[in-house]
Amino acid sequence: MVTARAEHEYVVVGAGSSGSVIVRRLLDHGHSVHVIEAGPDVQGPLVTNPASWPALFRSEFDWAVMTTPQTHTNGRSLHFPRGRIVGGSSSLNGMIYIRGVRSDYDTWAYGGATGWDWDSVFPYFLRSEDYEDGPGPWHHSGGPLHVSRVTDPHPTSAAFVEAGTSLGFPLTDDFNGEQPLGVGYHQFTIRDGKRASAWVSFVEPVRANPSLEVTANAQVHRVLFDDTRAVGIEYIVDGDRRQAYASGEVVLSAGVMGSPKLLMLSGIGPADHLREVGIEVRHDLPGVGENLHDHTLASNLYESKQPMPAGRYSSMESSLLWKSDPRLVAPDLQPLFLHLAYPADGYPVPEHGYTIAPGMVRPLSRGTLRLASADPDTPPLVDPDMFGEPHDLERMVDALEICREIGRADAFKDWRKTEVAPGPEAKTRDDLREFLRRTVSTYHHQCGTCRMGQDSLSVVDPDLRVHGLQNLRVADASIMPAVPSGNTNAPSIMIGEKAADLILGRSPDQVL
Ligand SMILES: Cc1cc2nc3c(=O)[nH]c(=O)nc-3n(C[C@H](O)[C@H](O)[C@H](O)COP(=O)(O)OP(=O)(O)OC[C@H]3O[C@@H](n4cnc5c(N)ncnc54)[C@H](O)[C@@H]3O)c2cc1C
Repeated sequence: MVTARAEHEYVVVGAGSSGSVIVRRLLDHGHSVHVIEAGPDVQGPLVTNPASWPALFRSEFDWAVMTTPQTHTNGRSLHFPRGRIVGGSSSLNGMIYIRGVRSDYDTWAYGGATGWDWDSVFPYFLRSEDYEDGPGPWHHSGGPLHVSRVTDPHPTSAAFVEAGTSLGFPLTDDFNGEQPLGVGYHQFTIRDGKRASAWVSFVEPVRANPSLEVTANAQVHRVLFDDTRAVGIEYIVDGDRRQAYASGEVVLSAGVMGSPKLLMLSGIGPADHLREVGIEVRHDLPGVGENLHDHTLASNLYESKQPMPAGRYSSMESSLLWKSDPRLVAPDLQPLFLHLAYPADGYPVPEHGYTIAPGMVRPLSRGTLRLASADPDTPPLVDPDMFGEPHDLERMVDALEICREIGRADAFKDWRKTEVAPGPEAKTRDDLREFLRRTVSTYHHQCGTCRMGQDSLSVVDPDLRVHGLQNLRVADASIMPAVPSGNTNAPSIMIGEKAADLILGRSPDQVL
């Protein structure tokens, strides 16, 4: 039994996309919050400049997770960047703002996540938003999160859009609007030319609130319990072991890797696995660490005839959201254009280059996250089982074929010198399969390791409470039952918004 003075009503672990929103909303409603973040409380040009995101990979702000060797990608271990800084992965990401489509969320609800259907979550997306063109049926203004549009595209991003339409793909003027399918320009979480991370957008403006305590550079090691009731957490800062207690609740927003790891370090997870690594079982919850999945990305890389001018945004201004089969209810492909050379393993990187990156957004493969040891400093064993389902490789081949078709279009004639990867010698679907196994990487949208639902393999209920325990919720990308059809920052922010209302006991008609 743990007894101690609670210094705050809420303890939030992780100041990332979801955690930052929860902190802000709890403060807005007059509560006291202690947020504890493993990374530093800094900004600086590398983080704030939208164009410098590639330089953040493997930097001090990246957990630089490496997967286990992947059976279906030629035994390669893949680098999964994850933010280790206030703002979490929203301080490292490509800043694309896209919510996904109605059926993504209706499917969550259909599978047991009651209250997370599109009509229920859409108001939470809106509540966050400060759209630069003002409110409309699909957008909102006045929220903390600035959402901007591409008004001055890079010439090669424009070539991508022109190439797509010349091939018959429809033009969409808003991936978050009525008709999201087709080729078009993204919206960005960028304000006044600077990255608008969740931390900068939601927490910085209320930093002076005396009810807020921020502890950075502090790694949480476990949740503390009084029987089955969470009462606080234990963390390490400057080499010191400390505790933070909550009179209300403990909220884990440590992300798709951090939250399941923390649950398991606290004795909550698959009992056999916990015993295997020498952790005393507090609560047998077999779904913790299951259901790890991700979007996949590769690089159809071109050398440019001419130097690439600098761009104004994050170098990923346009994409194509598409279905590999018109009978699908939602898009499964998202080829992405980058006006930079995105490396493909084993291929040269041209000095002047651009990339049409095949992206696949409806994976069937599912993997796991497990502990390598009971030591909190040991990285977890992350196995997404990429291409474990052959369907995913086939859809990536479909996406790559589309990318190459776009790359050959006349719209690129002033830019295209040579196709570097996979290169002209790759002709058949077999050649493309082989290329993808050798080079595929992550689209950075891992999720699902603390899946929300009501079945015995789910980890949290639709109110985000960990099954079988009290005063403990998980709120971040780990609770997604299935990854949405687009990038995952806006959905993670939406999860933060809805989590806050669930904690506050606010009814759905009070959202906006
Ligand atoms: C390189 C990259 C590019 C991306 N590009 C885009 C994009 O353009 N658009 C988009 O929509 N999405 C993008 N994403 C995905 C998106 O950013 C993430 O899905 C989203 O940020 C996840 O939010 P989260 O709250 O679940 O976790 P995070 O934002 O990762 O937050 C988790 C936080 O918890 C902290 N933490 C973890 N463990 C502990 C611990 N033990 N103690 C204390 N703190 C801990 C971490 O340091 C981190 O700050 C990208 C992601 C990456 C990595």
